[in-house]
Amino acid sequence: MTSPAQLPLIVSAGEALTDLVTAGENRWVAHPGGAGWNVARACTRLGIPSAFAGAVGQDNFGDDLAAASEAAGLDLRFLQRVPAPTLLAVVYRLTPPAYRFLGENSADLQFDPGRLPEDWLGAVRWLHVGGISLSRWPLADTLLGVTQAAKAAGVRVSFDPNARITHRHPDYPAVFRRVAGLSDLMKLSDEDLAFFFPGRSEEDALRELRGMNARCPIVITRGAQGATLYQPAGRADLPTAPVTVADTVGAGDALCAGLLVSAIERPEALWTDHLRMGLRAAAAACARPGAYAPTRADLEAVPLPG
Ligand SMILES: OC[C@H]1O[C@](O)(CO)[C@@H](O)[C@@H]1O
Repeated sequence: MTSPAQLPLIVSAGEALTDLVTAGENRWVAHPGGAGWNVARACTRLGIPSAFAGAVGQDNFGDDLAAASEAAGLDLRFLQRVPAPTLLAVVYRLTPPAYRFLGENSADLQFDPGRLPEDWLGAVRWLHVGGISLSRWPLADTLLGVTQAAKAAGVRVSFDPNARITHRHPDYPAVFRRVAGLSDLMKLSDEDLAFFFPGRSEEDALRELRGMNARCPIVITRGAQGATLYQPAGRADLPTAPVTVADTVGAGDALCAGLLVSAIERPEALWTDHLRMGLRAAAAACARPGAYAPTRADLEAVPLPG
């Protein structure tokens, strides 16, 4: 039984999966991953008790993800095991990486919020949501319901669409709008902007996002070029931290974790300060292969951006 002091302050909902990362010479390396899972693990490793809410299979991939969750210190009551195959991703090490998902009738789709601990919202300060899960049915509707419930309970919502998909479900844009409307923090990559607002300028895309949510801080990430923070009061461009990149898998997830951890630890600080921590976390994640979840020590080894 988890003691109240250890109840998660951050719950990240979405996909946990195994990333099969190409390694050359006919080799593949399996890494635990999935946007939602990566964020939960990174938050925990950075010192904030967190949980991943989602489902994996009762197969070897699911066993590995459960073991990695336990090793990272995640609250395991939120990880569901169901009799369906664990979602897999083939990750092509390109710049940026390309993803193909093996997810027909996979376990993640069966996530059931009814099986979460009764008091799951007890201590939660932030719900992080997003990933390819919001483009997959019935999971997208399930996650929208979880987001609405969290919001109604006074929990803040962080949203990273992480749209690594090649086809669009007809209801995806509507879910995007509704989650965006509930958000207290949004992070989109420049690839997400191109996906959701094809052929539009960043200014136009921002105007549309502001139409969905007038006030929330919006972070746009630009890979090696750093990130921009948009707030109603103006914009701030921050550079990335210089590191030798192994691959960029999970960099955005680490950035979200850095933002959330900083927001919880220093509620009085500015979003630009939170973004600085996010950028350091992203740089530390890039220095290792796969979706690496950095520790405090990793962050301290990264030079301060900006
Ligand atoms: O979740 C979709 C994909 O995105 C990542 O989280 C990286 O951001 C991978 O680990 C996963 O395959």
